[in-house]
Amino acid sequence: MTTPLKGRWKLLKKIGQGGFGEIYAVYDLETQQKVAAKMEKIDKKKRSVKLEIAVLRKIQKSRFSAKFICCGRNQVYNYFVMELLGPDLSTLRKKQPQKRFSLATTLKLGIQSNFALRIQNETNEIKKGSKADCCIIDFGLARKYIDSEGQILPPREKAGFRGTARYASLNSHNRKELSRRDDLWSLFYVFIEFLEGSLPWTTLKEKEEITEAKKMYTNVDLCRNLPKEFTSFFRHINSLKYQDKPNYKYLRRLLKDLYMQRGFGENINYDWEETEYQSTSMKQQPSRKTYDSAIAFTGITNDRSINSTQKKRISTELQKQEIRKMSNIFFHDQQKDECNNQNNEESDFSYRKVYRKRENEEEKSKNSKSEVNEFEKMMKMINAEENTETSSTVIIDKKTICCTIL
Ligand SMILES: Nc1ncnc2c1ncn2[C@@H]1O[C@H](COP(=O)(O)OP(=O)(O)OP(=O)(O)O)[C@@H](O)[C@H]1O
Repeated sequence: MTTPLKGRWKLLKKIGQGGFGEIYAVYDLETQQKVAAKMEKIDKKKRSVKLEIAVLRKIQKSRFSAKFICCGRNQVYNYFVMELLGPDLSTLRKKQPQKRFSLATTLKLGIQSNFALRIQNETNEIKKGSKADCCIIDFGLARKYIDSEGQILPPREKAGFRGTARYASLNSHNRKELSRRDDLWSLFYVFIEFLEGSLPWTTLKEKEEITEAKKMYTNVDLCRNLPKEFTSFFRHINSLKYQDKPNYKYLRRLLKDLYMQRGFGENINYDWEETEYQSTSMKQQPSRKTYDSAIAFTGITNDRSINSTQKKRISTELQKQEIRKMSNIFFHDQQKDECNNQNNEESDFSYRKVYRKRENEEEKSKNSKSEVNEFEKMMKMINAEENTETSSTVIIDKKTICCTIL
C-alpha cells in the first residue's frame, strides 16, 4: 500500500477500524493537507463503501457531514477520500474521568446529534477553546425508507440485524425493519453511555444476552440518575410505530430546555476543552455505578459466608469513604475485573447478570423470607453503627464480591 491512491493521496497511518473498512490518515500530495480514506477490501462479502459514498455525496450541503473528496478502486480496495475529522466521541468519552461526559456536554452534543469532531485548527488537535462541529460518519448501514413519492416503504417481514449490538434498538435485535425511531433508540443509548460511562449491557458479548438485557431495563432503570427529560425522551421514542415520524422538534426542545434550565449558556466548553467545569459537574451526578453498587451491597447482606466481623469492616470502610453523602456505595467485584480485563471497557453492569440469575434461582427456592430477615438484620446493624443509607434488596452471587471501595 505504498503507492499513493490515484498518484495523489499517500496513506500515512491507520486511524480507525470498523467492521466494514479501514480508515487511514492520508497526505494529499497536491494540496499538502491531511485527509482521510476509507478502504474496503474488494473481496469482502458485505460491501458498504458504495452505499456510503452515495449517502455522503447526498448530504454534502450539511455542515455536519465530512467533506467528500473522491472515490476509486484499485486491485485490492474500493475506497473513498474525505475530510479528516478529529477524534470520535467514544474516544473522547473514555478519556474523561469516570469515562463519562457532563450533562452540559451531552446536551450540547445531543442538540447537534452527530458523532465525530471537526476541529478547526491546523494541527487537527484538540486545544482549549478550539471550536468543534460534530459530524456524522459511517453510512454503511443507511437505508432508504421512503419511495420517490415520499411514501414510507412497507416493512419487510423479516430483516437482518443491523448496527452495533451495544447501541442497536430492540427492533433490530428482533430482526424487524428499522425506521426513523430506531436511530433515536441508538441516540438514547448513547446519551446514557455519555452520562453514566457505560450501559447495562456494556460488557455482554453475546447478542442474545444483550437482547435480554435491553428487554429487562425499563426507563426507570435506565434513567434513574438522569434528569426527567431523558425519561420523556424515552417515552416518546417508545411510543413510536414503524411508520411514525418522530417529533424531532419536541425531542430537541427537551434537550434545549434542560440545557437552558441548568444555566449552561451558549459559550460553555465541552468537557475535553476544559477540565475545571467538568470536574465539578461530575461530582454532582451520581453515576450508574453508584446505583449498581448499592444493589451489590445488599447482596452481601444475604451472604452467610461473610461473617459479621467482615461485614463490620465493610461498613467502616464505607464510612471512611464518606459515600453516604450521595447515599451511594461503590463496590468492585472480581467478576467485573475479569470483564474489564477482557474488554478494557467499563463493566459496571457485568455483575447484574449474575445477580439477576441468582435472584431467579432464589425466587425458585422460595427462600426469600429468611433472606429478607437476614438482610434487615444486617442493615440494622450497619445503620446502627454508622447510619448508612441503603436502598435495595437485590441478591448477588457471594463469590463475586470483594470489598474494595473505589
Ligand atoms: N473522516 C474521518 N476522519 C477521522 N477519523 C475517521 C473518519 N472516518 C472514520 N474515522 C474513524 O474510523 C473509525 C471507523 O470508521 P467507520 O465507523 O466509518 O468504519 P466502519 O467499518 O463502517 O465501522 P462500523 O463497523 O462501526 O460500522 C471511526 O470510529 C472513527 O474513529
